[in-house]
Amino acid sequence: MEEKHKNFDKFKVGSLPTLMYIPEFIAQNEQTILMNHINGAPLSKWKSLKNRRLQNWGGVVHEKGLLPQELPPWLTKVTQKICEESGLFPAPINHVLINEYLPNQGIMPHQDGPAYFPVVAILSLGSPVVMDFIPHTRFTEKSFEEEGAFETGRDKCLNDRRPFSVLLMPRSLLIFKDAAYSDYLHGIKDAEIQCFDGVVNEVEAQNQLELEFAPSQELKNIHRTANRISLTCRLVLKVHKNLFKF
Ligand SMILES: O=C(O)CCC(=O)C(=O)O
Ligand SMILES: [Fe+2]
Repeated sequence: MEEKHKNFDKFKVGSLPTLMYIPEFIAQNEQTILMNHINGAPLSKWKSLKNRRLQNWGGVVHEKGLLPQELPPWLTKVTQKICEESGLFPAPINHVLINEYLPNQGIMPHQDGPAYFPVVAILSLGSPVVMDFIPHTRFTEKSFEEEGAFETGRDKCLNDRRPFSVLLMPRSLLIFKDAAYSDYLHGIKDAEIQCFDGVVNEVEAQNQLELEFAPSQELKNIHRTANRISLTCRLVLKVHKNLFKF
């Protein structure tokens, strides 16, 4: 476990110690297989929201825990790889949310629910996008001034919380945990053209970007010409074996 964890240390990006970006985590053919399974699911498996649609795998997440449903083998193949290679999950991943976004769709800044173990692994397929991390208002200077909470030490630590963005290329894995999970909201803009200038993983994403997407170099923009599909893989520690325990 210890050694595996160290393997992912080299993928840390940005100034937070708890954000990792792994380029090309899966191969092209694995992406195709996953896409085929996702697109081959019955229409009733999709839940349509105003700005995206999603498939829920692994069961229903309640405030008090998970009412589990076994993950299909095509998903455990990837969740097991994430668990093994990251060494960051204390038990097998048991919940996967699949989001599909059209080129002009995104997701509002939000924090993931309290039922999950605070490590998120997001596998991206299809079109690249930029994900923004925005510090919680309790970490912005304004709210501190209002609260009169400027103290040395504590103040310094909390003011390190600055907004940042990550470019999520297809087949990449993003992992965030601890402070990146609890002190920030994450979201994706509803825009077909997104600027990746200054993203924390510009270097790590560059190779693939140039090879596959030839972005406009001066503006550092990506054009989302295809849909994006993401697999948000998480662990709910509290699992209800029995429906009647609720
Ligand atoms: O699509 C993504 O990359 C993010 C999804 C997300 O944040 C979520 O499902 O909670
Ligand atoms: Fe989320």
